[in-house]
Amino acid sequence: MRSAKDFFRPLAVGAPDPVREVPFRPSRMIHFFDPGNEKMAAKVPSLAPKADVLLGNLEDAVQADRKEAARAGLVRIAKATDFGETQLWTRINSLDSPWALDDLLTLVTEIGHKLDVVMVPKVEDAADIHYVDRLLAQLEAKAGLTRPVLVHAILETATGVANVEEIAGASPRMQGMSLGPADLAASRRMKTTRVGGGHPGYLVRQDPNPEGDELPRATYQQDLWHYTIARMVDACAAYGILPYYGPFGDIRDTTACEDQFRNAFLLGCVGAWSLHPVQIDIAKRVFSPEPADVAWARKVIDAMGDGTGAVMIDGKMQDDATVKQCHVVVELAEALAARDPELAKAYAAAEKE
Ligand SMILES: CC(C)(COP(=O)(O)OP(=O)(O)OC[C@H]1O[C@@H](n2cnc3c(N)ncnc32)[C@H](O)[C@@H]1OP(=O)(O)O)[C@@H](O)C(=O)NCCC(=O)NCCSC(=O)C[C@H](O)C(=O)O
Ligand SMILES: [Mg+2]
Repeated sequence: MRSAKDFFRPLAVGAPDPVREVPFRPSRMIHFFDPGNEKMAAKVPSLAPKADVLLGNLEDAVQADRKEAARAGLVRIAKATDFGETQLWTRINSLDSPWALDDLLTLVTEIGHKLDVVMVPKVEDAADIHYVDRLLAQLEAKAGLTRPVLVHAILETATGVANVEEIAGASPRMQGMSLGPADLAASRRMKTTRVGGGHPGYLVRQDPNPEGDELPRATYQQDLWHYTIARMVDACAAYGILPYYGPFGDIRDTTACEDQFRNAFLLGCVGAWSLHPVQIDIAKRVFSPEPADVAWARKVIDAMGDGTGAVMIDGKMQDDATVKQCHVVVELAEALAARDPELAKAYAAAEKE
């Protein structure tokens, strides 16, 4: 482990200085596409203005005999596309696969200047991040890059969850972390075959009626992912990096997808993955604070003056802590509105109501 003094020193001669803070750029949805799939690749230019992040996926969902084609496709697409304000990420193959090394060698040297973040799957501990960190520094130096490529870890093994804090703090390159519910379920031997979302079997049931009659007992479905998302959010907040919910596999169930995304948003996540174009707008809606909530937060901040003491607004107590909650909402809204004119208009209109 590097000492505190060395933490921000480049790991290779000629590599760019690491960032001291994760730059905030909208990333409400990380939209996955297979760069070797011609139909999906053809959609990239039209998706770029709609998505906050486009991610060329090289790992799971890309067949083993299509890995090289996907990697070459991503190089081609990155060179040919003007992404504007939209970020370009990639998910490389897992570090124990035969492809991960060539993924990094090719992508950083060929398109490193266009690549914002490398998502690393199945991260187990800080050592996995240290390996990628040093290799990226060497490749950045070789490619003459002037800004570092950041790293995003997927939390999708039981060991990874056990080591979540050390992963979050492993490198100044760490941009954030996503929950990978499918691999995590398999790793934990959970008995669900779904990709994220709830399960009707995971519930609590109302007590039996003391009268002993046969009245039906209400059941309440519980959230399988609450514990892990909350742990991930805490680790990310503690180390100043960004937490994300991962995939929701039931593409047609847009309602449940929205629910899953909203639970993640309310718990502190800044975005989620979209696997199909239909999920882009869901994520954009959910991960942008509601205009009414932003107007309320502004009202509280205005009423609280220097931010200390306690006041009543519309029957609700406000104090030093609630004003901080309101700043979280307003700061996110302002950062998103700066890049999203429609959202800026909606926030301005709510202010006038
Ligand atoms: C899920 C899909 C296989 C569905 O594809 P398809 O059956 O083709 O859907 P549609 O017919 O509705 O598609 C309509 C058109 O849109 C294009 N399309 C579909 N998806 C995308 C996309 N993601 N990006 C761009 N374009 C897309 C189709 O080609 C159709 O085009 P056209 O015929 O010209 O109109 C498919 O959506 C898909 O493969 N999605 C990505 C899946 C993926 O990336 N999976 C990996 C991430 S999840 C994961 O890895 C688990 C995680 O790690 C964990 O452990 O939890
Ligand atoms: Mg996975």
